[in-house]
Amino acid sequence: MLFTTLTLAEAREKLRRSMRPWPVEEVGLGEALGRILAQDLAAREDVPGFDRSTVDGYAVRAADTFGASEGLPAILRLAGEVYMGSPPEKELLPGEAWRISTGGMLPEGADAVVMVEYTEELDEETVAVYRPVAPGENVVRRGDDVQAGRVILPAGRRLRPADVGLLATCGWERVPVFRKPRIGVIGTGDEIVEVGQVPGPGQVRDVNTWSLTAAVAAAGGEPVRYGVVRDRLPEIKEALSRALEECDGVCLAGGSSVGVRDLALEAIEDLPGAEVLFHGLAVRPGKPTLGAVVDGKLVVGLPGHPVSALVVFNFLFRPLLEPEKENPLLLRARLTRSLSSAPGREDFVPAEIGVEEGVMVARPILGKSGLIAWLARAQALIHLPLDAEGAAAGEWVDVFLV
Ligand SMILES: Nc1nc2c(c(=O)[nH]1)N[C@H]1C(S)=C(S)[C@@H](COP(=O)(O)OP(=O)(O)OC[C@H]3O[C@@H](n4cnc5c(N)ncnc54)[C@H](O)[C@@H]3O)O[C@H]1N2
Ligand code: MOO
Repeated sequence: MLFTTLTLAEAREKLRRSMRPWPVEEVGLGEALGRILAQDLAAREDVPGFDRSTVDGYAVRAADTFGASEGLPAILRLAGEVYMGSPPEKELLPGEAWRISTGGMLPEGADAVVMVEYTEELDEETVAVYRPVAPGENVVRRGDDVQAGRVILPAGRRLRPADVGLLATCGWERVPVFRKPRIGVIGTGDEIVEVGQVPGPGQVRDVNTWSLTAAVAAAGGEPVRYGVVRDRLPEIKEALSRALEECDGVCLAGGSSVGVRDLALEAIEDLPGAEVLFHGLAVRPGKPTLGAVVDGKLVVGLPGHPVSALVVFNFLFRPLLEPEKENPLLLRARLTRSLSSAPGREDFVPAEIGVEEGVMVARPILGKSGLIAWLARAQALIHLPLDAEGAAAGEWVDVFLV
């Protein structure tokens, strides 16, 4: 019998607490894109390290330009020039204007920059300013971008191009990231044949080891496909032992339920150092899922039905590979038809997403969890939470893009 029924969140938490952390490595900035940060990174200095102009023009004291207009310009003394990459030689005094370029360092005493378009050099020593500027106008202050000591990127962040730029500006040439976890994928089933074969009566082609290795890769892991083993305890155990030796974690698909051929639980329990954490989730699809650790390595027994296997992978395993994905981008959409669900269980229902009368809608697609084309048609999964007793047509529901 299924002996523990946990919610998805409880199961994920249990796995997270029992697993050994993924190995960490340092990579150069050029290899950081798409990798997952292994620790919080705090800025070591202010960026920019000085007040900078955001325009080409003249550094001034804002107060000297108050009331300036086309008809009555402020007349300032052209007293200096800021050279890019160097600090100004001296302080800007009242009544002075200094030439400055975009990105140049403001001289001490200046608090704003007038755009060159609103000025005129009347002679070599005099500038007319035709518009006033407010203090701080056209300036970024020291520390406006990044403040020393602040966490600029949190552990678990999958690094995006802007993050790489942020790391660069803060001087992180090398960053600590999780090594891409190697995840072994094993299928089980006497009825399963290789993709290249023509299935005979009673046989089907292997879906799960392909869809799951793809899912591991999409989550930033390094999948290792072990193919499909027969429903024999020694074979399943041998495949598991080998995968555990060679990988950081394992997904076994099939045999997780309670039939005579469902040997996943027994095979996992028999491994030395194994601790089964749960068998049975309050989720549909995915009820028979099994979770264990073997010497701190994750072993998840996913249901054999291809839709169930992928859905559970997505919400149970993937967030452990990609912590950010624990809170994936959620959309709200209106249901186009009512859905039923049992309270005490979470449901994920494949859906197409569309727009009707300017409103985002989710059109549930009905099917069975053995039918992979069902999931392939969907753009999203509607989430019906634990306490919901279904949802009525027209109701707003949470959807996850897939
Ligand atoms: N009496 C009960 N029967 C079932 C229950 C239950 O609670 N009581 N739960 C059902 C649910 S829900 C699911 S999900 C499945 C889970 O089954 P298993 O994890 O034990 O997986 P199998 O029995 O090995 O396979 C199920 C199904 O999926 C096909 N399959 C398996 N592997 C592959 C693969 N690599 N590629 C393509 N298709 C695969 C397999 O042929 C079966 O059709 O149990 C229900 N039964
Ligand atoms: O709940 Mo099972 O995982 O649908 O088919």
